[in-house]
Amino acid sequence: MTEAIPSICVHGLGYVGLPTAAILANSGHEVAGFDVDPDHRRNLENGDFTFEEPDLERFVDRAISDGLSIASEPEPADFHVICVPTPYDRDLDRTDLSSVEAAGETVAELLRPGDAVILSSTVPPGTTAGRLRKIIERKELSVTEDILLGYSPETVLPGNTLTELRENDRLVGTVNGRSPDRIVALYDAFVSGDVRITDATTAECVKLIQNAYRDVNIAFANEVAKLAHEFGIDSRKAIGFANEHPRVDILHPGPGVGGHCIPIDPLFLTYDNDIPMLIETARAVNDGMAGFVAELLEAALDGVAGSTVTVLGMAYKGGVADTRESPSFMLANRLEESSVGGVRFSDPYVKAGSINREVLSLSESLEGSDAAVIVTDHPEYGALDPGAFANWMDGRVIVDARAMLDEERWEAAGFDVYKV
Ligand SMILES: NC(=O)c1ccc[n+]([C@@H]2O[C@H](COP(=O)([O-])OP(=O)(O)OC[C@H]3O[C@@H](n4cnc5c(N)ncnc54)[C@H](O)[C@@H]3O)[C@@H](O)[C@H]2O)c1
Ligand SMILES: CC(=O)N[C@@H]1[C@@H](OP(=O)(O)OP(=O)(O)OC[C@H]2O[C@@H](n3ccc(=O)[nH]c3=O)[C@H](O)[C@@H]2O)O[C@H](CO)[C@@H](O)[C@@H]1O
Repeated sequence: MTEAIPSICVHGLGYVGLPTAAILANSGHEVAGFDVDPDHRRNLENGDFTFEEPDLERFVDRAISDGLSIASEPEPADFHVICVPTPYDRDLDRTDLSSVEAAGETVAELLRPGDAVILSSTVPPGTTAGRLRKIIERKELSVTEDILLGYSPETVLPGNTLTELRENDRLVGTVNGRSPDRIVALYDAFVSGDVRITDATTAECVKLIQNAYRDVNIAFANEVAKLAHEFGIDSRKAIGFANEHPRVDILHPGPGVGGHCIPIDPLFLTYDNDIPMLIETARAVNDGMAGFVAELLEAALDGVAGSTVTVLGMAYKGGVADTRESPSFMLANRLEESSVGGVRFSDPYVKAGSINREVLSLSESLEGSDAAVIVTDHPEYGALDPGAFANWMDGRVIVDARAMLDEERWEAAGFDVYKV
């Protein structure tokens, strides 16, 4: 007897849910993708979408012709996978779980005995076993007997989503000691890494400590950069020598930490704590880097009031078009507080209209500018030409927050180069 192919309903078709739904469909499952946003659903249905993520457009196209349906209503299914947003509410100082709760309410209405629910959104530890379980059990079905409830974090790196979706190890945690075998089998269909098992709260915590770990390590590199500035030495050279030690591996300093996850997720761990925490200090160090870059600029220009500054890069990191929580805007805000004359932006990846700031070409952004700051480590910036900059710019100040430039070459062309 051949086993029936399980049906899956994915709730939330964003950066995480859409590739997840697509890869499940491409691996032979019958998948309904539901998103509460009707415009987003319509765009997906009409094939009217552009993703900045490499290959995702083609991949989703193929999934739609292979069995991924964009559902106008959520559907009953053997598996419900929840990939909805979990932003941090800075006013209330806690994670906003309203979308997880709303998706949970929807799923609870559809559940039949024997179904499984997997939360994949990043959440504070205890959410699956606590709030989500309560919602799921409202309709008289029990997580001990009837419904398999689990948590599986998503760890894909933006810019490399499709590869990491397949190749990263995956962690699956269940509630109430239930066997995760059915959930493991679902992921085994497309994951080439190991699928590891634990309880739901541990799995939630693992996701958060991975990102907090990276944040703390980047903060250490940023602290080294500030110390190196005090000592009048080159932080990158010092870090390079330090990393020759077999047990030292310091990351790269920069203008701060951006993106959808690393500046946010550590807060999910610390918000309820009164004791001083390294994780909070690291957040403050990384958020302070935009101020450090602004101070370099102020010192170089003898005050930024009235000056025109060009910010090179709007994306939060090199090689992507994602501008969420980008240090570029933290820097611009900081300069605006110091009465800068104007801040202009350019980025080879970010499309005009995709963001509520003007995106200029490189030459437009530099024309008549007093100073330029490299904020994003786009690979293209390593090949910038000082001769062209000298023609476009009025001033000769470059702050290279990502150490992209050949300092000697730029200094020979008459520029003052300041590095983080
Ligand atoms: N973006 C990443 O790289 C990444 C990586 C790992 C984990 N995460 C986590 O994954 C979760 C989703 O993040 P994302 O980047 O995909 O968010 P996103 O904003 O790109 O997409 C979320 C989608 O969910 C939809 N939605 C909201 N409420 C819904 C509901 N009740 N039912 C159905 N759809 C609903 C929204 O309309 C939106 O299209 C978050 O918890 C995030 O922290 C994100
Ligand atoms: C633990 C981990 O790896 N998690 C990843 C992370 O993805 P990400 O794209 O946000 O991660 P990064 O590439 O680290 O970038 C973050 C920011 O830090 C800056 N940076 C980086 C290195 C450095 O040495 N110096 C720096 O200054 C960089 O420029 C950028 O602004 O979160 C995703 C969602 O949870 C995860 O899924 C994904 O696995």
